[in-house]
Amino acid sequence: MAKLPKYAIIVAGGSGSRMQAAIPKQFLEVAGKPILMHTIEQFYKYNPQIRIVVVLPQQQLDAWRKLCQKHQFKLFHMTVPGGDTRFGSVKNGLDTVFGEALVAVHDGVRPFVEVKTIEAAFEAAEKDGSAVVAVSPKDSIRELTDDGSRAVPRAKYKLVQTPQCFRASILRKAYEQPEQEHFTDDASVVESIGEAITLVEGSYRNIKITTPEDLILAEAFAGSQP
Ligand SMILES: Nc1ccn([C@@H]2O[C@H](COP(=O)(O)OP(=O)(O)OP(=O)(O)O)[C@@H](O)[C@H]2O)c(=O)n1
Ligand SMILES: C[C@](O)(CO)[C@H](O)COP(=O)(O)O
Repeated sequence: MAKLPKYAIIVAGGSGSRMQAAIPKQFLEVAGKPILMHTIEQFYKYNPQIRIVVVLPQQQLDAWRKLCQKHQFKLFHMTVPGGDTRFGSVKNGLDTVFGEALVAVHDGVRPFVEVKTIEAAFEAAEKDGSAVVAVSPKDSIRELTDDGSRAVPRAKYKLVQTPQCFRASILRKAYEQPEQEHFTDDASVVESIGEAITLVEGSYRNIKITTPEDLILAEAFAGSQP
């Protein structure tokens, strides 16, 4: 059977409100380069032929073009304006995918994703139709209840990361439905149309840069080998 084309939809359409920086967090520099450039580089390292679609806030498209000039960033990618939510941004990215394909959706602010993780996700999605990267929690977990909280068995939980990889036909069908409040990632959207989710082992380095202290971790990771 012919190999399906591979896409990476890198969602970077958010404003980074929790980071409280003057510019969107995906443009902040780590090791002298915008976070988003590190992320794009990882997908190129995985496969230089992959079709990369970067979703950005409409009002930041020009700023990104200027950053690419400033940093002489030449890796080819398509840019698409984002939506009001991550769901809307993924949907816009998905509009650029034609026919059957394997599509990885990845947060632009997860620059330390390892090539072997991307590889494992695409391989599992090719076989099962879906592949979602996750790690085991290291802390104990408590569930909030009406009268306080209670311990839950940690071994029953996984912390979900990206990439989240799917056959394009599955992802398209899932994203045709209206957005719901509990959709926090692509797996929750795909699962809601009755599709099974295959989990793939992730990495503790694959952090989502969200709040200011994550930048300290990011500089440390950037200066060390996995
Ligand atoms: N409308 C949106 C919202 C989020 N994202 C992207 O989804 C990823 C994960 O979202 P999050 O970390 O929440 O980013 P922000 O929405 O930018 O941050 P915050 O919630 O703190 O405002 C990020 O790469 C972000 O740019 C997006 O593409 N479009
Ligand atoms: C997609 C995600 O990164 C998986 O862990 C996460 O759900 C994004 O959440 P956010 O609230 O949009 O940062």
